[in-house]
Amino acid sequence: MTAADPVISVDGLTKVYGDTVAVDGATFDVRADEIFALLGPNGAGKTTAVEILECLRSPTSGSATVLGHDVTESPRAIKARIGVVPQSFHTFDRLTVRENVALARRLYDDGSDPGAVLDRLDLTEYAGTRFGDLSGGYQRRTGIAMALVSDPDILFLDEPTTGLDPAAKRTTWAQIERLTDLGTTVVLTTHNMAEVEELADRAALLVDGATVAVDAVSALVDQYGGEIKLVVETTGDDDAVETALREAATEVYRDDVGDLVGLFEDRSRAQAAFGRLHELDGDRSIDLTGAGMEDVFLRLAGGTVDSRGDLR
Ligand SMILES: Nc1ncnc2c1ncn2[C@@H]1O[C@H](COP(=O)(O)OP(=O)(O)OP(=O)(O)O)[C@@H](O)[C@H]1O
Repeated sequence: MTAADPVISVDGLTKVYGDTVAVDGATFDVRADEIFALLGPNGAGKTTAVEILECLRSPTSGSATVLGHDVTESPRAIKARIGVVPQSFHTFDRLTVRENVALARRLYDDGSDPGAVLDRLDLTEYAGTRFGDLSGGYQRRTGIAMALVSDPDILFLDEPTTGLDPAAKRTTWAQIERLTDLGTTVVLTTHNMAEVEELADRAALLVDGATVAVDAVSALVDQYGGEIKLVVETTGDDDAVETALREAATEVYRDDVGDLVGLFEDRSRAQAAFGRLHELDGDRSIDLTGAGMEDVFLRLAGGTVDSRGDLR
């Protein structure tokens, strides 16, 4: 393996359970040190695909390599170098955070000092607290600490912030982001499109077991997100603004409060128009509302997902 090789390579991966094709020819690569999101509505095959990469299930056909090792041929080599935090993570309630992390450390020949890992995740203050007495956010963080103490090259996180309050979500995102700076590749499964936009470098969208799109998040939004809107506050003297907007936008209209709205097919044209309008009249409020991953999901999966991952 060279540094440029993907750390995970999935090609035509298929998993069949009886009559159910859970994964159907999924194909994607994960690059070193990136945050990669595996997306899809409930039942799309995310968990099955990830469990194959974690060597917990065997594929029916196709191939998957992790850190250069084939999942069916070298599961032990793979398991020694990955960390896994399941969504339903739980550990010993009556042991403290430090004791749980130390216990995880003893399962591996190599790894980090548990105290250093607690420090890295801002858990030192809670080192002496029993796991069962922690909030959901700190329990999840303990799970990440237990997975990191073996110094994995790849960390798999299954819905890392589901059920957390907004503040705990933000803290968890910041900590996940820091992991890649220290050379850990992160693979996360999530239903939360804000999480993907905030965290992920690239993403694959699975629908009915197949990958319908794999790319950088910004590229997915540009390609499938649809139109970008510029909303310009009405001040009564709007002629010059309207003319400038009409020159650049594909469509211009007034919304229900009378503000001028320009629709753009691509971000760079919208940004250029945004700059011109500001020069024209610096006092108006001008909002650029971009398309997002919700729009990508809507376009490619045929609906949006609710917080539980059901397609609506
Ligand atoms: N052990 C199993 N036996 C039979 N069918 C299974 C098994 N595990 C998963 N499936 C089926 O395979 C399909 C894909 O399931 P999977 O859990 O991988 O999807 P998912 O995208 O992770 O969904 P979720 O977001 O709900 O976790 C579903 O139809 C599911 O019912």
